[in-house]
Amino acid sequence: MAAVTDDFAKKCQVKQNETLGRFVIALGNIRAGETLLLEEPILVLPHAGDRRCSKCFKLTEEFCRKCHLLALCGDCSEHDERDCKRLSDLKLSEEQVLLLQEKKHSEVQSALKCILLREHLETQPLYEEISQMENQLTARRGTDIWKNNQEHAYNPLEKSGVLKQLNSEANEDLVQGLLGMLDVNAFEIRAPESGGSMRGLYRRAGLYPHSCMPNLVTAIDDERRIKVYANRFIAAGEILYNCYTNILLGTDERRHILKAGKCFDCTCSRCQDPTELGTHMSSFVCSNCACPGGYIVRQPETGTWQCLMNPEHTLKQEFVANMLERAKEEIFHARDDIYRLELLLAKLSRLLHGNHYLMLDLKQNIASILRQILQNMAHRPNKKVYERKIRLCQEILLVLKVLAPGISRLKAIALYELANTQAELARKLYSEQEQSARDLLVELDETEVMMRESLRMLLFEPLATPEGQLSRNMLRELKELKNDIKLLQEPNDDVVH
Ligand SMILES: C[S@@+](CC[C@H](N)C(=O)[O-])C[C@H]1O[C@@H](n2cnc3c(N)ncnc32)[C@H](O)[C@@H]1O
Repeated sequence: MAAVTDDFAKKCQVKQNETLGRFVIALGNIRAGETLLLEEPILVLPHAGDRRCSKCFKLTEEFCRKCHLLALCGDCSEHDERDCKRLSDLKLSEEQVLLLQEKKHSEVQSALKCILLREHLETQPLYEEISQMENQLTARRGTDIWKNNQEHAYNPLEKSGVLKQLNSEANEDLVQGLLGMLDVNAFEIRAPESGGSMRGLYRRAGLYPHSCMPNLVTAIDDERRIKVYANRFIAAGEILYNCYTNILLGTDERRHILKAGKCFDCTCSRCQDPTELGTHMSSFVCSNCACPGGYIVRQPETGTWQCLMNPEHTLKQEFVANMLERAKEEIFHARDDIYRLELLLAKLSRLLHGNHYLMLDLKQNIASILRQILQNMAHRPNKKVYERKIRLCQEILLVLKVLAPGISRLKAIALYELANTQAELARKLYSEQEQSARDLLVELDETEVMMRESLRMLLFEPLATPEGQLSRNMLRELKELKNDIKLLQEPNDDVVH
């Protein structure tokens, strides 16, 4: 059963208006880092197209041998007893079972799990709550996703007779509404296999509206518990915003994801600003302008791509779309190949602003390959490798400082990467006698400041997350760093005095 901390009731108030539907405001002032909500999921479900064990959530093609309808892997012997009994009591024929078990009808599982909440006294209040969640039924009607859900969830449930057996009043809108509610409200959570993901539905966490400049951070731990905390000071009465997309995407991409998945147009300050708060994350270089600042941006009111220096210099939307598509394809093909990625970065820098989201994507890819090279001492990386990674981390951080001015996981990790690489380089140069003890001390002092700043942000993350673990490792690294600094200070004091 979903457990909710009292914090939500004490610190948040649910309101409603025409634009946002239900939303949440701060009841009183909230400190940066303060927890607003800790809750367990009501439901954990696979993404559409996947089938996962109802007990351990591993991918599986097997079903429970008793109820025959809910997935259960070979390693698990039972799932929710009440659901199993309710479905077993339907006494389904082999034909009904085979239809509902078809691989392509994977969304049957998610729809059934929502419908089953209504079947037990203890979970009926949860069913009432999920029925009130936004499902965007009108906006989704007739869309491809609607047709897909019709074919792979509603039709098999209806044709098999199971839908009416469970709820005589159930119809197309009920099934579509439940699946829409999941798309609009569920959070992406880590799946048991490395790199995999699935969906978690929470009672309260989905109530926070979206902004591309949020004042909240959400973190989901290995137990799938969600923690929501403030990323900055929030004054009483302010709307509490979560971010439903990746902040390192350009405005068109973020808005497209929000429109397609959550059916609304974001009107936040970043979406309204063609320069994206001066970061230029979607800007093109104006080839007609020799002057610096000759960047072509998309004007939100007209949708036209115009140069900031000379509005007569424009790009056609079709050219922009094609160019970005081609660049994405090239990035995809260059993945894991650092030379191709570097070449592509140089080539695209003639067309795109250095902070364009595709350039940042390339920079992140390159930095991640450099991290692997630096971790493997057998590669004997030279000074240039360290310097390149430092430069890339600095460039990424500059953008993150604007987009996520408060507590931010992404910023903390980029800062850690920068600090770590800078310290490693300083140590290498010192051991190769290219740098004095005094220079090493200056570098390590600077590294300590960055590490502390990164740690201050990561300590708000739940322990049972990769970031929470990183913060614990950082505590150890910081201790070692302080020891090194202390050791260096002793002989240095002699030199100084
Ligand atoms: C996860 S739900 C949030 C809770 C929802 N408002 C409710 O009443 O249940 C997401 C939905 O809230 C609305 N919403 C959230 N943020 C919004 C925003 N910035 N602008 C407009 N609508 C927003 C949209 O209808 C969206 O589909």
